[in-house]
Amino acid sequence: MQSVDSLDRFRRTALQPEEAQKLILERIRPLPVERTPLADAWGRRLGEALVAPHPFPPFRRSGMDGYAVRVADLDRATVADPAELRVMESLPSGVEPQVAVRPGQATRIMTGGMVPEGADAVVMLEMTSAHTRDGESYVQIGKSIPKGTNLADIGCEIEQGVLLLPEGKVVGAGETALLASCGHAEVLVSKKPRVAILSTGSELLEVDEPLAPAKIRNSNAPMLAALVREFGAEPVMLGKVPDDVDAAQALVRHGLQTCDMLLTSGGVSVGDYDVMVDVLASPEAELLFNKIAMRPGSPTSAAIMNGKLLLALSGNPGACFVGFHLFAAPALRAMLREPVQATPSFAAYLAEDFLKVNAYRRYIRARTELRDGTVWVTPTGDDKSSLMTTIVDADCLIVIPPLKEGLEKGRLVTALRLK
Ligand SMILES: Nc1nc2c(c(=O)[nH]1)N[C@H]1C(S)=C(S)[C@@H](COP(=O)(O)OP(=O)(O)OC[C@H]3O[C@@H](n4cnc5c(N)ncnc54)[C@H](O)[C@@H]3O)O[C@H]1N2
Ligand code: MOO
Ligand SMILES: [Mg+2]
Repeated sequence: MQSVDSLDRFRRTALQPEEAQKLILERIRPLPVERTPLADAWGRRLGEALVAPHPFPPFRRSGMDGYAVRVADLDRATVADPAELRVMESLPSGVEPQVAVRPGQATRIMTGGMVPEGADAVVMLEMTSAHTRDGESYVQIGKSIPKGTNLADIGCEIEQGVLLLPEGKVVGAGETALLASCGHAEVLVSKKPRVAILSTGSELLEVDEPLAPAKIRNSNAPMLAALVREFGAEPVMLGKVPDDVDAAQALVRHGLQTCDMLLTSGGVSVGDYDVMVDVLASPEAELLFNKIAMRPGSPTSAAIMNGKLLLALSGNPGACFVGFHLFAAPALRAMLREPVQATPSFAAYLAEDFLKVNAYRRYIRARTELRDGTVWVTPTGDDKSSLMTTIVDADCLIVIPPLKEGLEKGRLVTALRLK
């Protein structure tokens, strides 16, 4: 493959981050839905509205261990003159009653048991005393109770046919419980985007390799895989390529044939061996952008290849992290049919002076704290794009506009929420 003329590498037009996000989102389509076992639906968005196929509880259910009774039998009961009822059967949970409760009778029942016909309340065990006489069981109750006490009627929680969960609802713990109780063993959910991850750089070692002169271990690929998972997608590791355009091109093609999106790291700047620049300049690639007016990650680039998004993130770990959140995350949200693609933002007070000035907007890795009911954001350390220690604990990005002077502690700033 022909290398891009070295002068062309410098001819880049910087877009504002919002313009770049818009160019990406214009090209992303939601992925189809798929039927999946409920056990795999956690965290995913429902692709269908689901109704209750039966009422819940599906039978009149006891809320206490005790006796199913007819309240009319207890009308005149007092501690001094308790009502005495004959116990017809003892029902463990999960067993259907064999006899109805008639006047003067009761059935021993457990929490979750099916209340027999005729009974209209359950008296808790602690309010009763039992005895046997002539081989028959009796229970004495010294207090009257209202109808319906400790008895959950059929459908009192969920009526048959009601909307259980709307389309688009994210399946969390409560949703899983509802779906399980209604027998929805399989549900339609949005397909998980398969995101290919490729690292470029002849300096890269695998995580399990010992250090060697001039080499570092590949930390971007595992970081990106973790981020991809955090956003409900599935990482597909393509490994790493040395700074060789043909090798990179081959893996890029493979990634975009087999996955829904490709993230690469490294090789996007103006270095002699920045191979992604050449890949993005190839006729197969429809370049969306190759420079953004921001720090870190100004050389972050993107193209459409084989109808899919190739997002070429900077090799610098801090820039790679920020680039993922600004450009990959919205694309994933769109693929997953999330109604809002933009990263949520909030206002907070800056907890430390930030005195660097820059012609570009900066996104500072930071952590959020609540102090006496107000939200403060503290940079996790130096915001240099080469640093990864400042990604640890970062739960937001402080947005610092291009200003002629720095910002002082206590200023109200905008931050993007990452987690
Ligand atoms: N003359 C110029 N040099 C640079 C410019 C510029 O405008 N003019 N831009 C700088 C900026 S800003 C950034 S950001 C970086 C972008 O670099 P690349 O995206 O081309 O990435 P590489 O050159 O491949 O690597 C940069 C840095 O990151 C390390 N790296 C790469 N991959 C990984 C990985 N998978 N895991 C961990 N670390 C990785 C790599 O070893 C380098 O140290 O360019 C500036 N230069
Ligand atoms: O754009 Mo680079 O990430 O500032 O160092
Ligand atoms: Mg480079």
